[in-house]
Amino acid sequence: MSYELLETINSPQQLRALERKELEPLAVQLRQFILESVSQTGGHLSSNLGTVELTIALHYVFNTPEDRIVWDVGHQSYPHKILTGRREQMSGLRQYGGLSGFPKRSESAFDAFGTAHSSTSISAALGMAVASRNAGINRQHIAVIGDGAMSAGMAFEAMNNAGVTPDVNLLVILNDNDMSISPPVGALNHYLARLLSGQFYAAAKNMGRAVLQHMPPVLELARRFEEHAKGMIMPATLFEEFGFNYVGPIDGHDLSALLPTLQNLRELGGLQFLHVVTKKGQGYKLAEADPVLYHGPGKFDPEVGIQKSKVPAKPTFTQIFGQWLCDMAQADERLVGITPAMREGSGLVEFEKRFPKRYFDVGIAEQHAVTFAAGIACEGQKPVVAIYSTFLQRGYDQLIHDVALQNLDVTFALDRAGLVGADGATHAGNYDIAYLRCIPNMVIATPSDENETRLLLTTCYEYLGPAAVRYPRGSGRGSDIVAKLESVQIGKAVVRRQGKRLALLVFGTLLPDAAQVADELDFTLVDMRFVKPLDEETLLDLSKNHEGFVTIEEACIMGGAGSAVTETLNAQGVLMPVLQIGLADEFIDHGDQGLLRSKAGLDASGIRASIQRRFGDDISKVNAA
Ligand SMILES: Cc1ncc(C[n+]2csc(CCOP(=O)(O)OP(=O)(O)O)c2C)c(N)n1
Ligand SMILES: CC(=O)[C@@H](O)[C@H](O)COP(=O)(O)O
Ligand SMILES: [Mg+2]
Repeated sequence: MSYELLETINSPQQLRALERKELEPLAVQLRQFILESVSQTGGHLSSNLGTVELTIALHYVFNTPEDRIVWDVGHQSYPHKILTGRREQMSGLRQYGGLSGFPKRSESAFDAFGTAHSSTSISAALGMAVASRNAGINRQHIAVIGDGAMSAGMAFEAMNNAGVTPDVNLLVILNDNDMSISPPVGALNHYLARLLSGQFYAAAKNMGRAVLQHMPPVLELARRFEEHAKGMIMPATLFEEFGFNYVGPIDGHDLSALLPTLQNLRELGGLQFLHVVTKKGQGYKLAEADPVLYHGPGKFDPEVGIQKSKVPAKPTFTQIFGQWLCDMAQADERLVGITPAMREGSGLVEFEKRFPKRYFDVGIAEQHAVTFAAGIACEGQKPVVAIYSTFLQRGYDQLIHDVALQNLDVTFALDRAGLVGADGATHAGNYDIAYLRCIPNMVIATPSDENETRLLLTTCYEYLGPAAVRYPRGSGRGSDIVAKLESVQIGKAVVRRQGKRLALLVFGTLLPDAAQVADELDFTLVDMRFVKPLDEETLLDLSKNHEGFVTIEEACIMGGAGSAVTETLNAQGVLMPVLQIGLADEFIDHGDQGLLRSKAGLDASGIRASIQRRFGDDISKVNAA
């Protein structure tokens, strides 16, 4: 396809100079460009195909970047990136040194707020609106939020606050495509469905008439306009109860509906809520038919779509977990599996099929997921919370206050621990060891391969208190899986190789790289298995016949597993040089996962180089270090 029109748009000013009739052809080109581009880089396809017209309309009507747009999650912001001068950089999307897959303030003045974790947009846009009001600046602040993201507590906290905040210009646009990553869950979703089906309208008609009688004249004008434009109005919705003027639902792929409605809302100012209905994957039949598969695909050929690889792939850690969960659920009927909206990503598809009554997708609600698990544990059942390391950050107080303080029996399966690759800094699971270690009662396991993951999941599941097992995104190097559900002694490390001078203490899946170095340089190699409790006995034994320790983990150095080792040695009065290898005190942007690891010095050559830098080529400086 020719992108003749699209190629003339390098900024929203140019877009705003287009004639109205040119916008539909622009939308066709933009959609095709996204499909081609994402098929070559991988990325969040379905959501972006769904926001093409909405993005064009927003930049056409509003004076961006002076008016602020906050994209919730931001995985739907590719049309925005393309229309705001980044079209030519799309070929480097999510790759090292290239464009981020999410809005990023350092990337463009049009990216008003950095997002990627869900449901922050209304809070951020409200904060901006208050700041503008206080500074006497008249501009518009727009939060574009999906129906999935809308279901999270934080969105409602923001609405609750907005409803009593006077004199702010805040427009919330609910992009309702009736999908989260998986099919949507929860009562809000049912409510939105009722709004769309008209049932709500029918039920609320009489009550709505009463509300409309009290409408200020300017809103009444807007209502008439809407009624005229779309032939419908929904009175007294939930959103109006929060103090917003609710408009919609309107077709989010119809520019003739979007443009006048947005113009009207811009004029009105104040607290406005626009409900638009879109289709995830719009315009690409395969994505429309299977928006889950096309939510965040890798590269694919748009002509044939995503194809199953003919070569059997090594199982991912996620799959190892998913299989373990089913096996354990089969063995123990007290097991309950919980996911906050990440069924596919966390490996729970099979579990849901086999154990539907024990499966809970609670929506994008990490805090709730943790406390919900705590409640289940109080009654003697055994919850397993399958959650990405980065998203457990959301449930931190709940983890301390509701689970650990009461020493409740909850197992956390922490997926995406360490560097995740293309999603970048927002999704990296680099902090879990540091944020978990300081919590009393926690057990923290760091399996080194697939079978260890299974072993340590069983071990932590059997432990009658809070426990976390962390494992990375993707596959390991392949280890034989023992089908029987076996456990190991909690807090006991395994010496994998006896060597001399230095002992490499490995926490997690960097073990094969460390093993290579240990073999080459004749060092001792230890699979520590647990960060907490730490195997003090083995550490003290090793300190007697080694000259130094090297701790290795794919997690932040500060407060990490290496810190646990140095604290223990200090407490025991053992003077021992310790080199801590892990992630430095900086955010690491997107890029290929292997490349990021090697840049961070976490592959064999990086580990060797760090050891040589610290201890010298012949390791003769060990005692002097
Ligand atoms: C706090 C948090 N939890 C989970 C996710 C993972 N996640 C990203 S997009 C998404 C679904 C969002 O659904 P919706 O807002 O409706 O947008 P859509 O994908 O339908 O465009 C989820 C669960 C996240 N980004 N942040
Ligand atoms: C935007 C978002 O948060 C998710 O779509 C995330 O990108 C999924 O990551 P995985 O691909 O690692 O499941
Ligand atoms: Mg959605």
